[in-house]
Amino acid sequence: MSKILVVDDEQSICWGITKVATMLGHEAEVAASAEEGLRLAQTSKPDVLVLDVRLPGIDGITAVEQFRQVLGDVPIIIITAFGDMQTAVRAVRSGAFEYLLKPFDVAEIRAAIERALRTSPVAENTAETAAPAAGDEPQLVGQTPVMQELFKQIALVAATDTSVLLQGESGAGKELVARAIHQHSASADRPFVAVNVAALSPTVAESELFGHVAGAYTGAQRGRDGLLVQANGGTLFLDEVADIPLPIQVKLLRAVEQGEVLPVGADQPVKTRFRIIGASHQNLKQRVQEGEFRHDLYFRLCAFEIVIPPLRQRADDIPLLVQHFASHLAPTPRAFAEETLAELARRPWHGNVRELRNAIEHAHVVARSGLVMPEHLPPAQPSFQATGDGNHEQQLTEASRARADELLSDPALAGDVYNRFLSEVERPLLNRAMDRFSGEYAPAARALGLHRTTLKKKLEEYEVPE
Ligand SMILES: Nc1ncnc2c1ncn2[C@@H]1O[C@H](COP(=O)(O)OP(=O)(O)OP(=O)(O)O)[C@@H](O)[C@H]1O
Repeated sequence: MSKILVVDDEQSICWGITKVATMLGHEAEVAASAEEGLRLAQTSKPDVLVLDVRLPGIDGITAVEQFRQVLGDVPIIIITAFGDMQTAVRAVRSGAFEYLLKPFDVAEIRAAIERALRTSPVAENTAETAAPAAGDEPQLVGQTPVMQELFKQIALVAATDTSVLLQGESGAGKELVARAIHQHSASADRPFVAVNVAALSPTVAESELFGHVAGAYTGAQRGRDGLLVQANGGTLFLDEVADIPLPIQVKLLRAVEQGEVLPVGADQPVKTRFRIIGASHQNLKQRVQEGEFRHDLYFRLCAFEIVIPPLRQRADDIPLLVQHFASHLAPTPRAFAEETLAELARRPWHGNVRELRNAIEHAHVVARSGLVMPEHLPPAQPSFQATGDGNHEQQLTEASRARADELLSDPALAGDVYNRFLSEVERPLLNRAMDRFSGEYAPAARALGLHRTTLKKKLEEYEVPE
């Protein structure tokens, strides 16, 4: 029988974990604060400590070190309902054995306790390194469970030098995640070199990445370090990694595996070591199957894969993101009306967080002063991922189908879907026409093929400012 000490001010959590411990044949003690837990730990010497982060006195993570002094290497399971980036990083750096996000189910805490009791604690990785100041961090905003899980994965991988593959739709935050991994890693003070592979012209890609010596080609009067050498000791972020031409993939793999590159025209390799983070909105595994991406480079990259969820899967974060982006729009951030927030929550956000940020900036400009209303928002971005062939009509059909599905599956809109759908399409059309004709009804109505008074009436219905 082992002893488990649970430190949490939430009685229901203490009760639940005590139940699990008893079920496993162990004994549990509970404390409602770190101070009380430390007193208990002195006498009862538990085999596992389950520690909440937000506690009335000293917070859980700060208390880890004091618990270590009393309990040595006893496994510590940190639990929290507030899994922001800082907390996840501090938890991993504190050397906690496990980091669980509330709400967790019985099976999760049970598995964590069983693992903790089986494992002899490791002393490595427990050194607390100063976390970078909050102001230096990339601002990855989010509170939804999927974002908390993302913070946890960032914190875990940041503590290692493993290669990372970031998969996610365009604008979902892949580069921001890559920066967060770098900033929370041991090489935070070393370079972070970001390369958008798709933007590199194939003719210069090789010399950009690997460098060249003087005289390597016409016009190369001086030698130049490539991006891989510039990233030495730090992180190389390869955005749109799926677009790397096959011959360059071979050279890249060799560079990563051997820690050296051969600049164009050189006969001596140059040493360079860095963590590589690749990102793609395409399914890289599929590209491997299609023979467009080397499987050996893929396996090297996907040592740790993080999938960044699209914004529509974390719509509850939208108000927080709105506040975040609006607060950066000096000098006076404007308030968003309830109906604007409701409209933002409804949109599909095919362009993800980038589209949301742009929409907030646009609305700020258009609203000029006072509350930001729905009509100040730009039209929602259609899904370009459905066809990707530049055929606007087909894209619009796809986007309309997707939106129709969303509206039809919302029980709150039953009986109003037809009007709602048409108004969503009509409003941007009328707005656009008014914009094009500098707010003049007559030419806008002529172009639309509507009577002037009909246009005016419809605009009034939509409350489009004149
Ligand atoms: N969780 C977030 N909190 C705050 N800002 C975010 C978040 N996610 C993304 N952003 C912002 O959204 C914009 C797009 O993010 P980012 O460039 O990281 O996306 P991406 O997935 O790399 O896009 P692409 O695939 O098109 O390169 C940036 O301005 C970024 O700062």
